[in-house]
Amino acid sequence: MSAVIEIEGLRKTFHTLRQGRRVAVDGFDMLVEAGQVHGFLGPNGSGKTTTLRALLGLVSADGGRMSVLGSPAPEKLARVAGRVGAIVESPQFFGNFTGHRTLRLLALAGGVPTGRVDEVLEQVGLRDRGHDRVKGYSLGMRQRLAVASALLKDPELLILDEPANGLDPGGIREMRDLMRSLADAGVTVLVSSHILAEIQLICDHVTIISRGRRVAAGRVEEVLAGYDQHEWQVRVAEPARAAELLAAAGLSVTDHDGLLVVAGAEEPELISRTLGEQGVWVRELTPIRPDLESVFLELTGTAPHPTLPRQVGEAALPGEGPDAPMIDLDVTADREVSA
Ligand SMILES: Nc1ncnc2c1ncn2[C@@H]1O[C@H](COP(=O)(O)OP(=O)(O)OP(=O)(O)O)[C@@H](O)[C@H]1O
Repeated sequence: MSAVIEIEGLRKTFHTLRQGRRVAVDGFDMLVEAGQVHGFLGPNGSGKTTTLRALLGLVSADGGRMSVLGSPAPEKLARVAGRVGAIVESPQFFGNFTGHRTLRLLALAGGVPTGRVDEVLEQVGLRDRGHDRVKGYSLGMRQRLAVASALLKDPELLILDEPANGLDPGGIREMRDLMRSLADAGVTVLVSSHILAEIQLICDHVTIISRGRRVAAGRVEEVLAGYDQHEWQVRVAEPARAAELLAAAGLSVTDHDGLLVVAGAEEPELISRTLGEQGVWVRELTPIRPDLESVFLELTGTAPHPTLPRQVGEAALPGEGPDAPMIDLDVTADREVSA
């Protein structure tokens, strides 16, 4: 498979007036190959957005090597820009424009045939609402409109920073279905998130970042398998006796009010045979598989938690309106003084 995004040894330190020097990305590596739906996971402040911004030339890196679709990034990104769609800084939409008009203007500005507008509206599931004003859109619809804008040029690679952030479960499901359908259509997707269950559902590959460094990468199942403790949930009529028998067989057992958690058995037969031979019959024997959430917690030392919604903005005239940009640069207090 060919590399679509390659990052090696990326470094970025911010210097702010208030907080001084802050290392955001510290020798970070990432490889995204063609056809992957690749999750970019990390706790708040771990460096995800900075990495994506550096890749796209929105902030200058201090060191490292990056390429997108084989072109050195960000220096030669222009060569492949027509093949890449990215939503890293949230587009601000005019509420009085319809979704269709918004996309039409973006298509005209980007030299994209306007016939594409109906196609992308269809692709993101907004066809029936395309002629409604954006101010009547739900947050999820605005997120989808943002994705539609990134799809106008029919990109091979789509980069989305926290697309599900702030969405309700219905909106998250819609976003998930959308990403799946894009992947089915052959688009390589890189999606940053800390909604781990979502990443586990949509992504086939994952890179986990903590404190600016990569702490795990690979196929989701492989990353999870590395953390499989071979644990089983066992229900029996005589838990105390069963616990003794299993411990005598060299397994580690904890009793949770009569429900046993047994670790160390690679195969379930070891448990059922150990107990069955002594006349203790197993009523339930279920594997406990690690999920991305527990692996994330172990790797990053940080429990995942929902953050404040970072949203596609409310309609506003340039320079006014309530919306914070999707990326909070904290420019009022902590202006970056050197890159
Ligand atoms: N423009 C900036 N000026 C100063 N510090 C910054 C700037 N941008 C990011 N940082 C700092 O760099 C670190 C990494 O931030 P970054 O936004 O990349 O993390 P993140 O993983 O995207 O977090 P989140 O999930 O909260 O968006 C944080 O400590 C952040 O405060």
